[in-house]
Amino acid sequence: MSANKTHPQPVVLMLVLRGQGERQEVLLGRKLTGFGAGNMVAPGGKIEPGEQAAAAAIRELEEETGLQVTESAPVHRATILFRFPVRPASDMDCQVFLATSYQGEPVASEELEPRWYPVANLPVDHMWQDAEHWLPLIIGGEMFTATVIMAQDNLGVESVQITPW
Ligand SMILES: Nc1[nH]c(=O)nc2c1ncn2[C@H]1C[C@H](O)[C@@H](COP(=O)(O)OP(=O)(O)OP(=O)(O)O)O1
Repeated sequence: MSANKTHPQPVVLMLVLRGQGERQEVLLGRKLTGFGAGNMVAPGGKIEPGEQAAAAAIRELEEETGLQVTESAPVHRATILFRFPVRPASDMDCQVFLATSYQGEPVASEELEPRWYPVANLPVDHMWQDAEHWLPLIIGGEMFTATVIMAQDNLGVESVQITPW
């Protein structure tokens, strides 16, 4: 790890929802590059030095999917502390935002293949294994800090602890 790198790495995820009730959908996509490539994930990535977390979430959403949200649209819904005990350089502090209003239609980028998925049938089998523990809660309106301890293989989940705000 270089000396000027913040540890844990500050990152963001942006959950965009459309529709109501049983028809509600969330924008996810297969990550094509970098850490966790191959997994279905929400748009997101690293917070740049000096950048506000919400601004990073808006920027990453547009870079990865082309969708635009205005500054007032995203709500901070959760902080997730991802911890990799056998690979601590991968530890991340993740701020999760949720937006229900946006402009544009999702377009694939080099980083993500975005698609709308039914909230009632989330593709958790294709996501990081911890996602099933926290993603439905955030979509359901809960706000919390979660600590996710990954297993020795850096894929499985050792524990998930959720503290409501
Ligand atoms: N256990 C975990 N469960 C999960 O759902 N997402 C996780 C996770 N551990 C890390 N992440 C996410 C958070 C963050 O959005 C992403 C990694 O950040 P980046 O997308 O910035 O990584 P990259 O390697 O693609 O970075 P760049 O090379 O800068 O594009 O991985």
